[in-house]
Amino acid sequence: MRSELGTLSLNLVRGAFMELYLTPKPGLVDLIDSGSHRDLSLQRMETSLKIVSNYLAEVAESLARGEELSAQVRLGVEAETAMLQTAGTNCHKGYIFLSGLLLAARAQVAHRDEGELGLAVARLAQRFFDHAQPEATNGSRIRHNSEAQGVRGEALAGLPSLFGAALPAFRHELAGGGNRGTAVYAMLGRLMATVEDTTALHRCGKEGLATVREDGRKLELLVLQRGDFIGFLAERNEAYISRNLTMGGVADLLALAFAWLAHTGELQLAAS
Ligand SMILES: CC(C)(COP(=O)(O)OP(=O)(O)OC[C@H]1O[C@@H](n2cnc3c(N)ncnc32)[C@H](O[C@H]2O[C@H](COP(=O)(O)OP(=O)(O)OP(=O)(O)O)[C@@H](O)[C@H]2O)[C@@H]1O)C(O)C(=O)NCCC(=O)NCCS
Ligand SMILES: Nc1ncnc2[nH]cnc12
Repeated sequence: MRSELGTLSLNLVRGAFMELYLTPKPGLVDLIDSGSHRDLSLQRMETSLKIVSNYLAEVAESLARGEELSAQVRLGVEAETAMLQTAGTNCHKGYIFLSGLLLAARAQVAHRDEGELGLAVARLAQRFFDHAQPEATNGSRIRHNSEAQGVRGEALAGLPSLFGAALPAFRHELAGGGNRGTAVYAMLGRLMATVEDTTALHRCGKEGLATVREDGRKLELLVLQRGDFIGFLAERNEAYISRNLTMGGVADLLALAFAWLAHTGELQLAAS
């Protein structure tokens, strides 16, 4: 029988595919177009996900052997390099980090308790950043020039966008009579409305992030009112492309949410 960590690593891959194929998503690569990413395509992202898949399987094995965090970090750095060399892109850079962290956190807690997991993520992130060498990344430039913390803040706070925003939005929509279709878009809306996305900031500054957040709130309202939220997202995709706006952080956190919901069984339809 597959171990809990092995199963979670497979669900983390599944979550990233579900995010990729969710259509439409403003500014992001989906089944219709590559949004504001001229250097990306669906095929490239699928190639990149093969690397992510190998990486997560290796992280699960490393954790099962009881290796230290430094071993998993090394695997993350190697996966980033392989992604650049093989797929010619950094499209899953954030996800390599976040998914590895969640897997490592799961190895530290006895049960699937989300509060405990968030605390374990925060502890591991603290250890990681205590030893990380400063890098000249888009995220570090934003952190230097503003108060936004991006993926670093998200990890250090124990993934509040996952446990405190996306998952409650999904569950609230289902509990209120919605279905998995509407619940997924309620989750996307919540993430757009709340994530401090350094990709949006890097591409279009504060106005860009404000647009993503406002659109997230509108999406949430449309889902609630059963309006044409698919039409709205398709229209916003055109607007984002015209501004070169995107939301890579939202994409990574959505993938993580899909992965966790697949892992808990909440994406499965009840047997009749
Ligand atoms: C700690 C690292 C992840 C480095 O982080 P840092 O912030 O310093 O570096 P960035 O290069 O900016 O990458 C961070 C990526 O995180 C995503 N992200 C952004 N905001 C958030 C957020 N609030 N919450 C969560 N995640 C967030 C985002 O990734 C997505 O967008 C990508 C495209 O972004 P960008 O590179 O800026 O792309 P372009 O606009 O196309 O750029 P240009 O071509 O114009 O330059 C896409 O990849 C999405 O995934 C940010 O990009 C770290 O890299 C690290 O130390 N990793 C190694 C160790 C490791 O992973 N170990 C395993 C853990 S156990
Ligand atoms: N669908 C997507 N489009 C662009 N960048 C991404 N990073 C993660 N998922 C993405």
